[in-house]
Amino acid sequence: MSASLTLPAPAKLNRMLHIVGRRDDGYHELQTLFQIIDLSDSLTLTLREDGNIHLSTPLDGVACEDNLIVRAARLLQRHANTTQGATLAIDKRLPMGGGLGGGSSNAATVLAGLNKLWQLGLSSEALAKLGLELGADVPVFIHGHSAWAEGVGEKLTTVTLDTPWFVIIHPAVSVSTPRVFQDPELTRDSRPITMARALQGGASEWRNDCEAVVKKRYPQVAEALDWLARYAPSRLTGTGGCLFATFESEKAARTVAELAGQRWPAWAARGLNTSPLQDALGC
Ligand SMILES: C[C@@](CO)(OP(=O)(O)O)[C@H](O)COP(=O)(O)OP(=O)(O)OC[C@H]1O[C@@H](n2ccc(N)nc2=O)[C@H](O)[C@@H]1O
Ligand SMILES: Nc1ncnc2c1ncn2[C@@H]1O[C@H](COP(=O)(O)OP(=O)(O)O)[C@@H](O)[C@H]1O
Repeated sequence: MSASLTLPAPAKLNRMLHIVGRRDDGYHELQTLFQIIDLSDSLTLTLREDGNIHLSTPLDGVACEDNLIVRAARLLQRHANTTQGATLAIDKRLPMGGGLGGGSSNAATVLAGLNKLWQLGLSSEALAKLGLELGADVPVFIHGHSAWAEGVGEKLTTVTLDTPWFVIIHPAVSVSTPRVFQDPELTRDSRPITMARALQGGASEWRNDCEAVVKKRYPQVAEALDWLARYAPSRLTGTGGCLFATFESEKAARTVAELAGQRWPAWAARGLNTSPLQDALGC
């Protein structure tokens, strides 16, 4: 076993997202199609014998103790009751708080990577359950495949989706997930549909129930969405503020990403059905 692992932490898109209810604890019940894309942070995990968890690359604006990378490592260390430690380093490329799930993906990569480095032998199910304590999106990154998700996003069924090219824009605004979920005008009563129905309908029928309130409260998101929709069908991912448009060809996606890049941070990325994390771990 090598004493160091370098692993990807990919982003996700919510190809559609319906809010079908609210639980007693205030969390919202969702129906969503998650797709992982080939845009990733990169994490290097190095074994330490002294038991410390050390983050060698702090992120601007996130205290080390709050960083999901550190929290995931400490949670696993406690759960497995191990005295092993790790130095954690991240090459951060994904925008933070944009609905691409970067923080949750970082946490999932740390859980899966340290499970291997520390030779703990925990199952994916155990890691996903642990990860849910850190964020609603962690389980899908452990699962590592396109998925239909229900509950708060933790009840996952593997699906195979089309794998188009996407243009992703991050409007220059930070959208607060709690604020979106607290909004009195948020649609919370979409009629539940079956997974088969969601897949049959296809992209032309997909929508995101958060989009209307996010557009209303954050005019910068509305402006970027109107701009992007001139080129291809476009939608909000998660609670935003990132937006994505769907293209059949890489060339068209790269052309529009370059144009968008003159105004906002923007990327061209391909939709995947299996996560590069699973490929890297050899699962
Ligand atoms: C709705 C999604 C869809 O992917 O949005 P994005 O975060 O990706 O934009 C996610 O499930 C979000 O997951 P995550 O960002 O990890 O949310 P958490 O930290 O667990 O929750 C932040 C806050 O949002 C609210 N929240 C979150 C998820 C949910 N299903 N219902 C909620 O009401 C709660 O108030 C919670 O305190
Ligand atoms: N390693 C991390 N990467 C990104 N964000 C992190 C991390 N650790 C903590 N956070 C916090 O979590 C918030 C949500 O991050 P992220 O998962 O990237 O966005 P979203 O949930 O909108 O997809 C950030 O705004 C940041 O304050």
